[in-house]
Amino acid sequence: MELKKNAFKAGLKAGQPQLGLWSSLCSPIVLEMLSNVGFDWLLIDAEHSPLEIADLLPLLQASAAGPSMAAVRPPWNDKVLLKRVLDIGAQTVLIPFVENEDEAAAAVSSCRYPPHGIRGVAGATRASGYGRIPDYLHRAQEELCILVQVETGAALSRLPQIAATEGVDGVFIGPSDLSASMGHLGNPAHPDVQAAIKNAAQVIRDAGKAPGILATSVDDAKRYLDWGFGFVACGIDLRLLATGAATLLSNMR
Ligand SMILES: O=C(O)C(=O)C[C@H](O)[C@@H](O)CO
Repeated sequence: MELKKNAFKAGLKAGQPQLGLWSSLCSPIVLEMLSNVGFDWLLIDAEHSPLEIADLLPLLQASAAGPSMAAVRPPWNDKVLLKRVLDIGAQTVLIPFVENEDEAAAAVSSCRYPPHGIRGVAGATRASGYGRIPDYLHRAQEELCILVQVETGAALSRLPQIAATEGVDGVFIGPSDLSASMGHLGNPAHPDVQAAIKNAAQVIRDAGKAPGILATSVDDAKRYLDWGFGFVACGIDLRLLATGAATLLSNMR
């Protein structure tokens, strides 16, 4: 059995914009459906959802039904959580609340086996094809994509160092938390926040890494792509369902 190629990571490296969808619905049926819609990547959010580690198994299986690549956001930058998320088969991880280069380096280390990191070794995980990928331990990191999330003003001030951290493939800007940290809770559209986001994309690109972000409208997603963001989640499944249902009902009344 061969180590699975991470087409999302390859696309980022080739400079091809990766269009994604954020999934908060915690549903294998939804992810199975979405995986064939055609997005390059699907983000399974275990930070702001009730997902536990065991819940990720059917979600990752469902995501593999189509060509989209799955990414998992664990609840925290924690070596135990990351080990378990990787062992269950995530090849792309979006690691929240990385505040400086030490935390970025710790995140990378959590994802790599010794001597390059501290990831615990297990012989037969889902990630290693239950032990049937013979070179998994030595080659896993080639196909892992490590994305760190910058979401405060303090983290922005360390952005060049975070982005330059060896092993970090991309830096994701969290517009909601960043706007909160900048004194504009609930208003990522505030001009100061948007200016900070635009500048962040350039800083991340200057470090040779891919900038990423979450948008909740087509206009926002297109603007972020114009600003040079390399991976953009263009919407959230829960929100698409909620707004679609509300629109349907209002059209009927
Ligand atoms: O700060 C942000 O923005 C994010 O990290 C995304 C949020 O967690 C949320 O909008 C996902 O539903």
